[in-house]
Amino acid sequence: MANNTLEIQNLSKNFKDFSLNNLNLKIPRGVIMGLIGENGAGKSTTINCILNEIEKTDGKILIFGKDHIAAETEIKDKIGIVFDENHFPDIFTPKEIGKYMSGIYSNWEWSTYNKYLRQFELPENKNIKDFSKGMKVKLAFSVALSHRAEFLILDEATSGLDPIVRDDILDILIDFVQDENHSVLVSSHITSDLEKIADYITFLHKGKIVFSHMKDELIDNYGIISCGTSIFDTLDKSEIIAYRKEDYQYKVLVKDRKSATRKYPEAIIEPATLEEIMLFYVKGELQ
Ligand SMILES: Nc1ncnc2c1ncn2[C@@H]1O[C@H](COP(=O)(O)OP(=O)(O)OP(=O)(O)O)[C@@H](O)[C@H]1O
Repeated sequence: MANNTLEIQNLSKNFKDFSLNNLNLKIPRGVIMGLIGENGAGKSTTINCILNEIEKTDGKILIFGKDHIAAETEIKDKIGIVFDENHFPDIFTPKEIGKYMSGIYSNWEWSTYNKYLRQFELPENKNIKDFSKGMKVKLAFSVALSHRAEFLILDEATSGLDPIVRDDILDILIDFVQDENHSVLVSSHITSDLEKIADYITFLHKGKIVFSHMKDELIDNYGIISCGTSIFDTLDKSEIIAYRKEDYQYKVLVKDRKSATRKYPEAIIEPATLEEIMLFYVKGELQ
């Protein structure tokens, strides 16, 4: 059995005005990987390449240790997918979707599916065309979780859900990876959700990976220095990742908060959230 659920080597995808550039990424078994990045950074393109929904230009993608195209049918049987827009045919009911999926997935479990329909309060005999956006997403989660998938791929899947259902989904994901053979790749703009559940964070920016780190390392080590010009001028520039100049002060993102605290005792240094880290990389002045 392969150690990594997903392994991406030198992935490139060229569109006319955008390129995914030489991506390398590994998702070990038992891990939740959060994928963050601004609109248009390439998150969906990466996921669509993984799922072979679009043809990659170059590189290699292995899922469960197998080539994602050569073993596509076998691989997809073990993947649960939820996108922000889920296109179940409108004329069907959840019950009919279940019948359809039971013919698609070799390990379809009616009992699990019905359990999720009840948990998410989805009426099994109502037409999907009369579902709200959130109900459609909940239906997609019910399907994704009901065929003994080993790998969940969620592309901006929770953004249309209310905070209570989102919290339920986060619990379900944490529970899912209690089985050490299971993994999750989840792209989201709700970075606070990823702070709660992700083991690793990969940050995509303009089609390139800026970093792929353990989340705890990011949260424990990164810091933001708030200081005036006099302290800013004394900072070791090689330690600065990016900075932003505000009205009366500088905000400076550094990788090693503890070292900065020792070196600049007179500066205010606080931990950085994922959202702040992203903002600094995208909008700050880079060193
Ligand atoms: N089929 C396509 N043809 C041409 N360009 C495309 C195609 N699909 C995506 N792109 C471009 O690729 C870039 C990355 O888009 P992508 O959807 O991967 O970003 P994203 O990180 O998922 O963004 P968002 O957070 O807004 O969903 C964008 O510039 C987009 O216009």
